[in-house]
Amino acid sequence: MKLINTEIKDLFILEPDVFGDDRGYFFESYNKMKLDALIGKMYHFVQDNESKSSYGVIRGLHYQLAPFSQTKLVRVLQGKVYDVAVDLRKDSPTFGKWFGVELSGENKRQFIIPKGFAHGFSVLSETAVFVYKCDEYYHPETEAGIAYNDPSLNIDWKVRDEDIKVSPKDGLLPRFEKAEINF
Ligand SMILES: Cc1cn([C@H]2C[C@H](O)[C@@H](COP(=O)(O)OP(=O)(O)O[C@H]3O[C@H](C)C(=O)[C@H](O)[C@H]3O)O2)c(=O)[nH]c1=O
Repeated sequence: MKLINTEIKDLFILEPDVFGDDRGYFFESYNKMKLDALIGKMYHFVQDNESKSSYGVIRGLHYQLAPFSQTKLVRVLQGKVYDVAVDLRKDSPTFGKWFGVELSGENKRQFIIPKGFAHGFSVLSETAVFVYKCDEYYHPETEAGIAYNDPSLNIDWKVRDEDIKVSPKDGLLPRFEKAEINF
């Protein structure tokens, strides 16, 4: 597995070793020992999630507040998404900066998003099945978020505006300047 640094400290892309043959392919989608050694941290993932969305859907920008903030290890089983993390760490030199990466069933790339980031993705294919590990359980009482279209973030979701679909809940998320930030 290869670790790819991004322009934001502690935000990494992972490229697994894929073994292809005339039957198809095999790869280790998660190996605790290898991941912990590669990043130099001990992760304790406790919950796996899966969602399926159609083209133009944006889920996010979401995060859980302390004491249940989550690290997420995300990937796409089928289809293609543009996955975005926003740095909400108040002491970070990249506070308020976002980074996006294309994740797909084809590239099999994974994205590890530490606590202190808001997370979301847009669907670029007809449908996309998105799966991810979290190192804290779901605690809806600590759920928080930021409007996907906040002009101060100016995120390019790679989807035509007229095609964007969000949940009613996400349509009501606050702007970045009003977001509750406590990790
Ligand atoms: C997140 C979550 C949700 N739910 C229930 C609550 C709702 O009844 C239903 C759909 O939840 P929601 O609309 O919040 O799902 P997403 O919009 O995909 O939320 C996720 O979207 C972005 C991409 C994230 O990074 C977060 O992991 C998460 O917030 O699943 C659960 O039962 N457990 C959970 O862990």
